[in-house]
This record gives sequence, C-alpha cells and structure tokens, in this order.
Amino acid sequence: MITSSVRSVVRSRALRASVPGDREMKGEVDGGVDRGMAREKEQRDRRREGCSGRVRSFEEIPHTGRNGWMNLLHFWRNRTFSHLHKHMEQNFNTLGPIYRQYLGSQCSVNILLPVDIAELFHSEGQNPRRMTLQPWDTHRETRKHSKGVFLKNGAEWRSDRLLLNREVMLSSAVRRFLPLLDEVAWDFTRVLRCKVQAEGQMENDTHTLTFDPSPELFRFALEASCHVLYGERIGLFSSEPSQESERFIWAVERMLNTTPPLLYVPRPLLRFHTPLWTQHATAWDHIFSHAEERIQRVYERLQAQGGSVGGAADSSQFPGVLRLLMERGQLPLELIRANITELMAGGVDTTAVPLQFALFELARNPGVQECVRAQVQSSWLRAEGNPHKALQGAPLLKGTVKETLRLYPVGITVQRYPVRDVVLQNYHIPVGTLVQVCLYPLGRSQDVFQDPLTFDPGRWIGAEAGEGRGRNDVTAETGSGAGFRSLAFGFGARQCVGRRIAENEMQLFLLHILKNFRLSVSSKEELSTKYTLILQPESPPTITFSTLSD
Ligand code: HEM
Repeated sequence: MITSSVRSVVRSRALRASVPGDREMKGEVDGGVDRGMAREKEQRDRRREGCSGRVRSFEEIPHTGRNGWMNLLHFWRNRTFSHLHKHMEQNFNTLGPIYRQYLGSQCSVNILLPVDIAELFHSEGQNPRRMTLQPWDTHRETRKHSKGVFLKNGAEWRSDRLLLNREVMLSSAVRRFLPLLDEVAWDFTRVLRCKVQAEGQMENDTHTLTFDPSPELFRFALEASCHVLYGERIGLFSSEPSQESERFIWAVERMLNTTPPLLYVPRPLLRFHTPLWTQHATAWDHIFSHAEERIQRVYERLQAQGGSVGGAADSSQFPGVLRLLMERGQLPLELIRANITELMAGGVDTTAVPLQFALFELARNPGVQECVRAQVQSSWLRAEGNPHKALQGAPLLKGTVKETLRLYPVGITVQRYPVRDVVLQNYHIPVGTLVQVCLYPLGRSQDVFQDPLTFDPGRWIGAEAGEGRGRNDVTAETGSGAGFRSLAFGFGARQCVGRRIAENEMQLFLLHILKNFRLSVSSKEELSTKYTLILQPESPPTITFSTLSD
C-alpha cells in the first residue's frame, strides 16, 4: 500500500519530470522545488558573513531620489516612460548593481546580477506575486470580468495555472500544437516568397525585395495564436485579410501603449475617465469581444460535433487549447474566457516584435546568419518534414531566439515580492518589498556577458550542459546564479505560460525564413528602442529579402 506521503512525493516528482525544460523552469508550479534547509543555511551564512561583514540596512541602498511624486512628474514631463529601459541602465551605471526607485507611491528595489536573482527566486514562495497592473485590474473590476492567471494571485492563481500548464506548457502539449505552428510558418513563407517574386527585382535568378515586414509579422503572430488557441485559421495571409483582425491588432497595440502612463496613477483616480483611461478601457473591451465571438464559435462547433462541455476530452483530436479546456470542464466558462482573452492579448505583439529584432540582427550579421542557415538546412533534410526533429537538430535557432531576447527583452523587468527577508548585495530587504529584475540592463551587462553587444547565438550552445568558453560568459558560470541569465520569460512557477508557444512559434518562423531567403540591411547601425509595456523598435527596421533556390 502506498502511503499518502509517498504518494505525494511520487506525484510531485511526476509533475516535475513532466514539465518541459526543467533546467530553465527553475521551480515548477507544483512547488516541488528544493527550498529546503540547505538554502536557508546558505542564506544565514551569507547574512552572517556578508560581503563586508555587516549586513547593511535597507535605508543604505543607493536611490534615485525619494520623492516618488516628484519623480513621477519628472517622468511625465521628460517622457521617460518610453525610455525606461535606458533610464534603468544609466542608474545601474551610476549607482551600482542595486538601487531603490521611487515612483508615485511605489518603492522598488532594482537588481540585475544573476546571483541576486537566484536569491530572489528562492524567496518567491509557493504562489509568487508580480506587480499588479492597476489599469488592467481596474478594467476587469469596472466591467465585472473575471481575471485570468496574469492578474490573479494566491491559491486561485495556482489552481488555474496548473490547468493551463497542462494545455500549453507540458511536452505533450508542445507535441500537439507544434504541427499547427509549423503549418502557419510554412504558409507565411510561401506567401512571402510570392510577394518577393511578384514585387521584387530579379537578378541572376534571385528576386529581391526591401520592405518593412512588421505588419506581416503581426498578422503571422495573430494567425498562429488563433490556430493554436482556437484551432482555426483566420486567413490573414490572403490578399484581403479581415478588418476585424486588423482592429484586434490595433486594439492590442493601443492597450499596451496606454498602460505605462497609467501604471502609477492611484486606482481611485483612474475612474475619473481621463481620455487615456477611456482609450485603454475601450481597447480592452475590443480584445474581450474578439475573444468572446471566437469562444462562442468554438462552443457551437463542439456541440455540433456531438462533443460536450465538461465531458471527456479527446486530446488526439486537438485542434485548439480552447476546445480542450471546454471539453475537460475543469475551469468554469467564465474563467476560460478570462484566460483565453489574456493568452490572446499576450500572444501577438510579444512574438511579432522580437521577430522584427531577430530578422534585423540576422540581417546585419551575415556570418551568423550563414551559420544558422547551414545548421537549419542540414537539420531540415535529416528531419524529413518533422518540425520537432528539425528544431532539435538546429540548436542555433533556439540560440537565436535567446540572443534576440537577451538584447531586446519583451518585458523590461520581472517583479517579485519576497515572502521572507532576504539579503541582496549585502543589503537587508524586508519581506514584501517590490524587487524588480531589470532585464534590459542585465542582457547588456559586461559583468554578466562577454562582449554583450555582440549578437552571438552560439553563446547559448552548451549552456544547459554547463560547458563554458569565457570567464564571464553565460556558459562558464556554474556557481550561484548560474541559469539566471536567460530570463526574458521570467522564472519559477510564475514564468510566462505562453513560453513554449512563443519559443516554438519564433523558431519555426525563423527556420522557414532562413530556408527561403537571405536577409540583409542597408545600415548596420543600432536600432533605437522605445518602451510601451513591451520593448519595441522606435521605428520598424526595413529588411531586404532575397530568394534562395529551393
Ligand atoms: C517572446 C515572447 C514572450 C515573452 C518574452 C514573454 C514574457 C513574459 C514574462 C516576462 C512574463 C512574466 C513572468 C514572470 O513573472 O516570471 C510573462 C507572463 C505571461 N505571459 Fe508571456 N511572454 C511571451 C509570449 C507570450 C505568449 C505567446 C503568451 C500567450 C500565448 C503569453 C502569455 C503570458 C501570460 C498569460 C502570462 C502570465 C502568467 C502567470 O502569471 O501565471 N506570453 N510573459
């Protein structure tokens, strides 16, 4: 007979083993992480010994000015929000690897060194918490909508998150949706090839076209999301894509743009319906109604096919995460709606924008591009059309995605509220303090990466096996903090739930593009970037696509 404690160990091990990419997950949502005594002791020892003997007080942490309201006014006047990432980088350069920032009524401790991030991870608790996005939260409250995992906390978050993990994070889920993503990436490339052949110039059997691909990338990301989440293609690559979809893309962009300036406005003031708030809430309404229509359609389709909501789910018939969630019936319909809407809102710009950066970096680094292409081509031949095998045989594709997100992380910070006192950089951080991991300065720090401004997908190869090739380089580090360098998707149990979709979507996109086109740019200058809740190019880069023979 298996006792309950043995059963729970077996269960926790099984769950842990089944979560893909364990090394990167750094702590699964079932809480099966070793947060045990060894770590407590390590932390006690660190506190006792400290870097300079005495653990310094919170008050001693360098700061940017303690009047949060004055700082906020300064931010508004100087439009600092759109360059928050650069502002943080500057602060680290002048104040050192830890500083306090006061904005409005909020105080945060900002960090960037992997050793500190590891410490933060060990004190994030069972149900890690991020900074609340007030405008999003207020929208749900005023419209009486339920919240999805992005906005929920505590045990409620955990139970929804476990159900979602099963449909989008586990390797069984990846195997289900990979062919759908491959189909969209393949179609996109075919259509792009026709465009380049029809509109481009021809020389020596090669067609060449120079243009800004960003509108196409947004359509690609929306088509891919709809295929995986709703199990349907929405025809965005046709010559006349639906206006409804164009409006959805526009609504997500407006929702993101209007979030940062509203973030620090106290909640009661939001309801005064300033034009900015009205724009924000209307954009969300549009996103919700787009999801609502699709949910209704999937529901009707399910009933027409004789399936039942809450009956036994047949995952072999996949298409679509929404259908599986409905069939399983473990989440009430209202929560399915909340979560699917969040997944849709979170899944378009977050992949379309890094793809702009990836194309740009590959185009301005032709040597790197050739290396990745050579690996892609030979892997593709060996894989005989199997997308999973093709990705496995081309680790430089994964490296390209990681390298793009290192230099251009979509979200510029990951936030946590430690559930117990911690010591970071020998400063005492009280329980409940908002700590922000600043991803943009981290990715560009010489203390963390060798030649940080060089685009080198190869730096990640072997990182998971702990091989190294340089003193500070990501691959060399095996001590405390190792593994806390590629953090664009966050870390631990609360990391991005769309991670596996995004990683595979971007890799398959790049695979098909590199098989079909040589990329180049006329200027190799750095791209200027702006922050609008996600990091974007100030103006989208123009890329030259030249066809390769089949
Ligand atoms: C390159 C693409 C993406 C990046 C870099 C990214 C990044 C992030 C980050 C940093 C977080 C916070 C994690 C943490 O606090 O530790 C997050 C959370 C989240 N992301 Fe993503 N994301 C991406 C794509 C997606 C996609 C495609 C979806 C939906 C299909 C998605 C949906 C979400 C949701 C729902 C959460 C909240 C999870 C929770 O709190 O449990 N993301 N993402």
